[in-house]
Amino acid sequence: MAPTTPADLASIRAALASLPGPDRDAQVAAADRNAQLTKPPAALGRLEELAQWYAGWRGEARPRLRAPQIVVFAANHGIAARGVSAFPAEVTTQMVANFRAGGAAINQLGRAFGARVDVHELSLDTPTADFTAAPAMDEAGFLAALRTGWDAVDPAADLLVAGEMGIGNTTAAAAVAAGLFGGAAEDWVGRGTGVDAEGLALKARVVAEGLDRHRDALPDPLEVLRRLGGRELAAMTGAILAARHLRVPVILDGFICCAAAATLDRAAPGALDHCVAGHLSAETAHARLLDALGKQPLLSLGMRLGEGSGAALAIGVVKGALACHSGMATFAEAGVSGG
Ligand SMILES: Cc1cc2ncn([C@H]3O[C@H](COP(=O)(O)O)[C@@H](O)[C@H]3O)c2cc1C
Ligand SMILES: O=C(O)c1cccnc1
Repeated sequence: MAPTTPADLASIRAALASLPGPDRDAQVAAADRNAQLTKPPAALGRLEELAQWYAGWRGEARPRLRAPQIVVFAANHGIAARGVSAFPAEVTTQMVANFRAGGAAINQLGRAFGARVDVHELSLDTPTADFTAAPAMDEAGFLAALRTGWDAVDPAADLLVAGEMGIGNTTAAAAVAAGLFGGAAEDWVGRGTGVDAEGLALKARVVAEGLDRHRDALPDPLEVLRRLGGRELAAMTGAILAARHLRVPVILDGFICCAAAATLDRAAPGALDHCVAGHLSAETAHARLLDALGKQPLLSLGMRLGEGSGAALAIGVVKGALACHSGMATFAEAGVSGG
């Protein structure tokens, strides 16, 4: 049965305190099967651990991927008015229309890998507050965004990608990452859509101001997300937490998705055990963030788009891993001599 949508922030915290683990029997059975497949031991490299990880979360020794889901959340940011992006804020709404018309990169990748793409817009006409002046969201708005994300996950999905669109959100993600993991603002900002050196310095100043303003709240990861994040980040966080309760494995996307996910890891260590890192973004701080999360990216293609695009490509890798794991013959079945 699908877990009920958290009614309040206390229920979100309760959901974090009661995380289900993987099915150990399925994991053992999958490892046993992996050892019998017609290949030299470990010859499929990371595909082998990927298949066993997936088997554990799905509770099936020989799983197939049938219903991958991509959810894209869109929102606007108060800090966009500070000039932290190379693009104007109206691009967020324009790109939502593009997603709906099927014209964005994520639409093509979803189609290429057989995943449905769902788009959720979060109060686009009302940007969050500028976090250098106030918390980005009040508690009600934060909860609403978390719940939108939670409800967006189809309980019948068997793999989830959470993506985003929100001009200015690499700055919000940098502020969240800095708030969660510490370090200087400069360590966490990057070029985003392509700001110049001056833009990069401005981003660092904005993040530093935000950290200063909300310093007292930084010990609480959910408060970091509420005060410094954005609605699409909170929605991704809610979706990734719901996926855990539904035992739907998740492929994490780039810097913004990982900053949202990191909130869960900081609030409850191990909260991202049902997630793999789909790719390494060219947004420079993504490597630092993946390191902090202890995740190795599956792909590294110089992408810095967001929308869930890097993770969507990695659906192909998971599909390949499961096709081999569940479809290959064993040595005994194929009559192949073992080493
Ligand atoms: C046309 C276009 C399509 C996009 N798709 C994703 N993003 C990405 O860029 C934004 C973050 O970068 P920044 O913090 O510099 O604004 C997000 O909306 C992100 O998803 C896009 C950006 C643009 C311009
Ligand atoms: O890594 C990302 O997710 C990213 C990087 C730049 C712009 N938008 C997204």
